[in-house]
Amino acid sequence: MAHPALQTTLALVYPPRCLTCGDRVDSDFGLCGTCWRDVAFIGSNACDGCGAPILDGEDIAQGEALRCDDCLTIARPWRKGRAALIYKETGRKMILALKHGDRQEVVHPTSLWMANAVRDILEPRTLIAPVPLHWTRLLKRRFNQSAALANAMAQRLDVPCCPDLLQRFKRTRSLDGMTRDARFRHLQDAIAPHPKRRHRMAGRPVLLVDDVMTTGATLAASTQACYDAGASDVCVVALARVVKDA
Ligand SMILES: O=C(O)c1cc(=O)[nH]c(=O)n1[C@@H]1O[C@H](COP(=O)(O)O)[C@@H](O)[C@H]1O
Repeated sequence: MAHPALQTTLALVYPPRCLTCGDRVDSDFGLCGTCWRDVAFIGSNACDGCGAPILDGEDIAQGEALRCDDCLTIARPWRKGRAALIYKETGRKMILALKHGDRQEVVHPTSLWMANAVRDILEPRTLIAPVPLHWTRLLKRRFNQSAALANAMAQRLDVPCCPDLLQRFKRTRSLDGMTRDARFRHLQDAIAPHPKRRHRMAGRPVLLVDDVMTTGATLAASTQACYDAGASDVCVVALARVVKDA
């Protein structure tokens, strides 16, 4: 850690700034009051399958667990899913800054929010892994944002992480603007276990990490790859869940 005098000088020259709007804040990796108020955290009244908040009139219970309309319509291959935020306002800006602006400091607070979201579904011996990017996308972006989130979350939870557990070997174009069916078609056979890593998940629970969940097609293809390699159980977490009319 830097000497206190050096820290003070650095803070004077480079005062901490809000991660989203750049206003002055009290400490590093923080948000200003206005941006903080606009973070759409998901509370406990959430779907057990994808983490979406349960809206009024939608709370259809299946046994003990709540499932949103989407999860009642689309069969989810994973056991449980969580999301920390709704994909809007400050959360959306943070994800776009991380993904397209190389603002890796966003990982610091968001990995804590994700770690808190999954504490109730973590099984003993869980291995954390990100959804993979195709190598061409990785070259262009220089890092996998979901791997950065997975690594930081794993550290916070003191759980092992395998950043290259899965491979995306089909070059898929951006999912932006695609319909639900097109996304599922597009992701079919696109993701597989890394041949040198599949032993790590045999007989073991896996927690898959993505930055955003829209339809769940990417997480479903990744889940299937884990089961193909013998994972005993798969749960998923996204930093943000896209919610209709949010
Ligand atoms: O990388 C993408 O394809 C992508 C583009 C985009 O504009 N928005 C977006 O969410 N994605 C990715 O699409 C995935 C979520 O979409 P679904 O598979 O439909 O849930 C995540 O892996 C996102 O990183």
